[in-house]
Amino acid sequence: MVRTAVAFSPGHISGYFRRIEGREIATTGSIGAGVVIDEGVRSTVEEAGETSVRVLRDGCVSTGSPPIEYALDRIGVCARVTTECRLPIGAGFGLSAAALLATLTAANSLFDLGLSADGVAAAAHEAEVVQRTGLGDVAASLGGGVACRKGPGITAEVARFYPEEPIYAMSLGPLPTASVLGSAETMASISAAYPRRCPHNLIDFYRLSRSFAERSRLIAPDVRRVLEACDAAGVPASMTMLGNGVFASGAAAEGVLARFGEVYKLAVARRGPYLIEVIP
Ligand SMILES: Nc1ncnc2c1ncn2[C@@H]1O[C@H](COP(=O)(O)OP(=O)(O)O)[C@@H](O)[C@H]1O
Ligand SMILES: CC(C)(COP(=O)(O)O)[C@@H](O)C(=O)O
Repeated sequence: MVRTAVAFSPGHISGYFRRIEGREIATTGSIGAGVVIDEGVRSTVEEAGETSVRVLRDGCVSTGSPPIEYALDRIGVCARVTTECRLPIGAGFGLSAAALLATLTAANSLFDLGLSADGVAAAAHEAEVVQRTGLGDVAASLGGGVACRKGPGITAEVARFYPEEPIYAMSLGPLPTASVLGSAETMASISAAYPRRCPHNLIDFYRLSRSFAERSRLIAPDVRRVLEACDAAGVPASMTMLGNGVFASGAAAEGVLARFGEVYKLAVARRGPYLIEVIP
């Protein structure tokens, strides 16, 4: 019987962000605010002679994950990894960070690496920044709630509050994070659009996120049609960063979003990544 460890990490919908360039990777990342969600990634890690990754979603299987392969190599282990998620990948749900945190949490236990929670997070954050799959999702997803990151990296202050309301989200298709992070022009627009403060409550979070989305010029025409339908119904909503999708709250949110595609009903997460089991 091959030794196995299983762990889970929540995902994260970023509402607004600004890249912060540090002198090293640990102080490079983003400031901004987003909501940590109860849907994320479950990762099963088994001892193996060489690293392989299977990604399961919605009955489909794909292979390979550059951020996970990078991270496992950096901590010096080989493993057979299987990740599972229900939300669409590349759609702004922070699944790359969740996959990294879940996989590294499981690997740390399976291989008795003795990494602290911060050590696991630092390895995940490094992979995100180096692979251009994210900037602040790892820091946000270390805890739950609506998370406002006041500095880059995994040790900066994060202010959190925990709304009870569900978050409804839908995706009209992926927006490859690396394509945005790699564009100097787009990142300049994003920096100029940054709202410079933390949200006071959930409605304020939607207001700041929507203002950012409009000023960053990231809203595609089909996403705008969904946002305008939310506006007409008085539903607070904004664009999932970075994905061609919309997130919203309120009694009418699910019905309005359902007119445009599949709706995911999400709860605000109360905690970050955790180990589920180790099978000796
Ligand atoms: N569930 C997952 N399991 C394994 N790798 C993943 C997963 N989700 C994302 N990744 C890896 O991260 C890369 C970038 O994902 P990204 O566009 O950042 O997705 P998201 O917006 O959901 O974070 C993907 O191409 C894939 O290699
Ligand atoms: C918005 C983003 C830069 C990317 O988020 P995702 O596409 O979900 O990986 C995030 O990491 C952030 O810093 O807020």
